[in-house]
Amino acid sequence: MTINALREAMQQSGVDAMWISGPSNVRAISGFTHPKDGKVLVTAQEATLFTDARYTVQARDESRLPQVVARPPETYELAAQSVKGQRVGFEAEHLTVANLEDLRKYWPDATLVPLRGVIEGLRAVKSEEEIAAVQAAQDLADRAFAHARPMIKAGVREWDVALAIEAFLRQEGAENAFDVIVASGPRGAMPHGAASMRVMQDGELVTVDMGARLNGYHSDMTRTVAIGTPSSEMRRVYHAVLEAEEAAVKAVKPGVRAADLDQLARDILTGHGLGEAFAHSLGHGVGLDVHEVPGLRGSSEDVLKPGMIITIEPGAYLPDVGGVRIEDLVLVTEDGYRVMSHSPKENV
Ligand SMILES: CSCC[C@H](N)C(=O)N1CCC[C@H]1C(=O)O
Repeated sequence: MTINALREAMQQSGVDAMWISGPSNVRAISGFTHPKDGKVLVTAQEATLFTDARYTVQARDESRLPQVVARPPETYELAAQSVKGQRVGFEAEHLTVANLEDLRKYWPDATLVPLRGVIEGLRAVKSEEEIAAVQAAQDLADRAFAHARPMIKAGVREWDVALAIEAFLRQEGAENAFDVIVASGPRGAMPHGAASMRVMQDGELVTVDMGARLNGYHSDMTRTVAIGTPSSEMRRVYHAVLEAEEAAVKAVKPGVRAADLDQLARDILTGHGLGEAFAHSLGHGVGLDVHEVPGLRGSSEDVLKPGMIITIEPGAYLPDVGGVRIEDLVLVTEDGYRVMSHSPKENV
């Protein structure tokens, strides 16, 4: 994302300047890798990173923007001159009420305008470098999954599988993109069933949803695997989810509406009597955050564009019985798609 693209978006949003406080947005625009302690002010003439003295060297070494080193309220006082008489957009989703009160107090001559999703929209299409960064995170996640897969057997705790994945990622200089989900047997009915101390049993399906965070970029992938032979009902559910997943992946191309892709997968599951069991959206963008634009859900207005990285992750959840989710990470290309996740899908 370039500053020029942001200035164009600012113009379209009717502001002269923008105060950026969302950590991933600060990182995207500045390159600074401790963005929780950074803010960026972009005006028509300047773009400046504000951080404090703990990061003087780090900001100098990492940021492509000029820096001002200060702590609030001095930060606001130093920026006040640049925003005088300006319409200044702020990120409504990322600014606390207390911070907004501070801006009002220290920038009495600015008009503050709440904005939503301006930078997130620009971040949805990734550069070649960003695509390579997400691919590196996914390649590492594939290796971590292969390392942990043999541990998924009767008598082992979900927790130990998650631990093996996390240790593998950390050995390689990465970390979990989110708490590893290992949901076995009836816990499979919980889409966000983070690993528990439950001991996995023969005949169960186990859903593992995991990602790596490497150099700030995330990956996201889910596999559901079997221990022994699951019930014929759960195998039926598995193959229905697999059918929906593969069909949705094949339909990925520029110009497709995210909502239509969600509907396509939902229709297939509904045909198998599992429409109600698909309790979440089909997927989401992935990059500096695990969940980004575009949103692949019924209410989404997003349209797929080349350079977007999305997940396709239909699932079916049967309370007290179990669940299945299968997820691939997919790049939207000029003429279709490229699957970025390569862990095998098992024939349960
Ligand atoms: C806590 S991050 C979860 C990552 C996962 N792959 C994911 O995005 N989802 C699992 C259930 C649906 C979807 C979600 O919307 O959270």
